[in-house]
Amino acid sequence: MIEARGLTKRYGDRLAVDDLTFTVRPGAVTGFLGPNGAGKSTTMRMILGLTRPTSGTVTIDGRRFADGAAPLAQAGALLDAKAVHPGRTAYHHLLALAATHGIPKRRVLEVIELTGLERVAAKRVGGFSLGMGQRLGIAGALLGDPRVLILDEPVNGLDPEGVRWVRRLARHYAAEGRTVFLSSHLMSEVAVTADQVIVIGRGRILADASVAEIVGNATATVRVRTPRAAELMRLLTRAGVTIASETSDTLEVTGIEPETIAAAAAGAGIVLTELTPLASTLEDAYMALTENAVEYRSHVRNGQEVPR
Ligand SMILES: Nc1ncnc2c1ncn2[C@@H]1O[C@H](COP(=O)(O)OP(=O)(O)OP(=O)(O)O)[C@@H](O)[C@H]1O
Repeated sequence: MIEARGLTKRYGDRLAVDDLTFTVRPGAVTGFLGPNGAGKSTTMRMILGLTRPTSGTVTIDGRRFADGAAPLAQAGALLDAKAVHPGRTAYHHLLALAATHGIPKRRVLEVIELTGLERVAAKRVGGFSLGMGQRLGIAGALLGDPRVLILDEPVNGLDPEGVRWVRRLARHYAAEGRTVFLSSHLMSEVAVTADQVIVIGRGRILADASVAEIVGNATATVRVRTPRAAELMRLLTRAGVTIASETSDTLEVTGIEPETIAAAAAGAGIVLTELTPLASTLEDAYMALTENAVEYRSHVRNGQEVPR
């Protein structure tokens, strides 16, 4: 479990991370989303004790990461896949990492196999493709068989097979009851990999909820077709409701449930020829949430709207 309380990082006059309070629970994959510069990497670095918070605290399984006796068993992390000595082979890189943590050589061979690096383990890391570098970074994260896995953009540079592999790995570790926290720019990927999602924008939490809740909160658009569209539009117009009209007989209504639209139409004797809730994707929800990361209007936290 990762617990951040009032976590804040200021660089000069720039507030990179602004009073984040969240919990990443074990037994689930939690996606960490946000536009470029939102503060994801800074947050992950603070979780791992690599960046000192200006204020606030963050713990992994109840302890600050730096205080742990066996850090690689407490948490494994992929932060910057390129932070590896280019002249070393993958095997020697992992062996050196293992040696500094009292991890046996047998485990190095295990993670090489787990991450599909057998063929390139004896090659120098400097010649690695981005994807191979990512696999090596993940191998390093897995070395201590950690309870908590923190992966910053793990699918970056991976081919479709690699993307699927990361997804299976994340799901597998969560199913074992471990905590998996991964950041991504790929909403579609997070939608199929994560159970929970934390969205940040300009250092602040915009949403902290399950994937279903986040998507559900954005699925308020319903397509309505009726020969009396203008009349229905007048009936439905009220505060909090947005109605767009593409053609003279079609409305796209946001902010009212389909049942309410049907009841209003029936009450006025208006025949509907179509009433379709439009499926929303996490991508839509994310775009809506981050549209204005500064003057966002509401947060979603565990399905509830909460004030700023
Ligand atoms: N060492 C630093 N010194 C000064 N500013 C920094 C430093 N590290 C990060 N920042 C700034 O803090 C903000 C958050 O950056 P961060 O890298 O955490 O965002 P991110 O969400 O990970 O972005 P990306 O998706 O682009 O990697 C940015 O404005 C960035 O320029």
